[in-house]
Amino acid sequence: MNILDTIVARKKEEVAEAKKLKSIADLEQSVAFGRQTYSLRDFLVDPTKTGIIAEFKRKSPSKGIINDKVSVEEVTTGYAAAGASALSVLTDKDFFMGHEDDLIAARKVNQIPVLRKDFMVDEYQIIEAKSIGADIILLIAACLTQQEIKDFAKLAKSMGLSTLLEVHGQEELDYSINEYIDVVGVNNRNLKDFTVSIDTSLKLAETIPAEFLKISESAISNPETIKVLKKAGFNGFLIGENFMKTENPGKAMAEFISQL
Ligand SMILES: O=P(O)(O)OC[C@@H](O)[C@@H](O)c1c[nH]c2ccccc12
Repeated sequence: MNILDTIVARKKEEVAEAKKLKSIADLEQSVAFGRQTYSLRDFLVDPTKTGIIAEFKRKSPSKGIINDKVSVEEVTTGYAAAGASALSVLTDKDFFMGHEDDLIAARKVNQIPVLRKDFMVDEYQIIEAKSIGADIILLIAACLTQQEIKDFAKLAKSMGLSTLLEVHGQEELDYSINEYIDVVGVNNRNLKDFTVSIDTSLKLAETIPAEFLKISESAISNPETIKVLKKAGFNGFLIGENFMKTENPGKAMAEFISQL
């Protein structure tokens, strides 16, 4: 079993446990009185912002502990001040040391879109995402069927959430794209073996239909890479470790931006 299969298997157990503690009906109740959401597309094309989706990530299966000393409030407000178009907050506990409470905390102190970064395998998690204050959900093609991607994206759109579809190659892109997707993200990291290459983004750039905004995800550590990706047509850049590995991720992002 590769790591992605392991994570997904655990995720399904987690969702089953969560449903016992709080029913879908109870969750829907809290969503019914929900707030307005921020649109990822709007913030990605806002010329006063950087296109960077800056991530709060303490730990990952590929790198181990990255930073468990900083607070989510301090880091995310630092990112927003540095010009982030959106924030990404890991809510997976077992593999990324995240928590729903991290997203709730980030939501409270920021006025830009927040992505619930997790492995969505059940509609329950999408309703939960809305209820904890997320604006964007991630749909990872590698762990979903074509039908699930469409159903989950449609549900998300019906609740005012933005949808980010993550693909790693042409085949995934071809079967997973649908009219409920707002933004396509190309992950430069292969979630099955952790190898990384920016070429993954560059190769797919032209084949992503023009009506979708596109972002490049993972392994971006050099401002020069952003210039290359922008030339290839990318509107956004998801960056985690390069900022999180420093003592002050917000400051690291500001310095990075100054070199663009
Ligand atoms: O820390 P990096 O290499 O900058 O990568 C950020 C982000 O792209 C990565 O965390 C990520 C991309 N897709 C995911 C899916 C699940 C968990 C994490 C991810």
